[in-house]
Amino acid sequence: MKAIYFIINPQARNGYSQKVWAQVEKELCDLKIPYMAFFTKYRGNAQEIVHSIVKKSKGEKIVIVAVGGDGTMNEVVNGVVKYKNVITGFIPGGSGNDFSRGYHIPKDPIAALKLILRQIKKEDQYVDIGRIEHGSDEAFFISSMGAGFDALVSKEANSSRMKGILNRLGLTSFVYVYFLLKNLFTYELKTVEVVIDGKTHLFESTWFVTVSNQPYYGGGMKISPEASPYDGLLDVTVVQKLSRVKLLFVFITVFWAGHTRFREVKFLKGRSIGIQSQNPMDVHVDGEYIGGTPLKIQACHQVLPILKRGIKNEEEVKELTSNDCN
Ligand SMILES: Nc1ncnc2c1ncn2[C@@H]1O[C@H](COP(=O)(O)OP(=O)(O)OP(=O)(O)O)[C@@H](O)[C@H]1O
Repeated sequence: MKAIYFIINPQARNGYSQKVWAQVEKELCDLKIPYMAFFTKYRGNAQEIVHSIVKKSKGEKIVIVAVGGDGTMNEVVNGVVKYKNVITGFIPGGSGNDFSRGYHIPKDPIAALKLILRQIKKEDQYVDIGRIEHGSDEAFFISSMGAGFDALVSKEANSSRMKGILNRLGLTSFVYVYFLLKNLFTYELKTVEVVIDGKTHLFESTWFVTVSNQPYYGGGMKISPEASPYDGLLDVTVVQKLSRVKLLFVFITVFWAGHTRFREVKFLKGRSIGIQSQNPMDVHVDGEYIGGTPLKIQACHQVLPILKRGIKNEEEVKELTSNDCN
């Protein structure tokens, strides 16, 4: 059996992830499965832990499992992407858990662990990821990235003390609704240039642009219903020219993908995407704020082996060539 390492964010969902880990650890002990566990101490620490684990692995195939939310998974992905000998798993312990929704990971920690233990014995399943170049930095996302109003809301919500309090009360979504309403009437709409595979699209009065690798974001909103992490493509959603009140209405419909019926919501697909506007827009990557536009995004086809349920439709996986981002 490959060595299994767990990286746990004890702060995810305001400490709920510790309860998740306690259940997982008990199951591992009951099943007599050897493992090593590391707890993150601060933002960015999961990525550092990945590097130190891999250094000691001497090139042997290992499994690194993130226990937490989408931010923790994002950090682990950004750590493992440079190494060929790591397979990544996930046990949901966060607030939004869009990764597990999009990649069909069970919500129940024990079921998620059992899935990992079953899949370890099978052939590796590779998924696409997105690579962002902003300035001299690079960042990877596994679920989605967004520029504009949504990134501003997620930046303010994640840094507010209110998130912790509402998390404890099981009312996490309310913090996003609060910051959405707070910014709704003051947000300055932008003219945004989106270049997809060399073709320039100009969008006026734009609220936000998201680039998705799987359908879900923002804690269960089906922003990009057609997005697939197997097709070598990224799905672009642009929301523009909506009145402030209508934006609220459209926002609610995203939970059941009703927004696809509005002409103000545009859907495009591509492999290489550039986003820029005259005034920079805030940017999030898998729900974590990383800075502002301009930026370039590239789809990296089948570069990341992950432990998840089998793909429903194998034909979805198209063989593309020379699209490896490493
Ligand atoms: N020990 C720690 N103390 C404080 N923050 C941490 C710690 N470890 C990790 N973090 C940061 O906590 C943030 C939130 O983590 P994560 O996204 O996993 O949980 P969440 O916000 O509850 O879930 P979700 O993103 O699914 O809504 C991330 O930015 C992560 O880097």
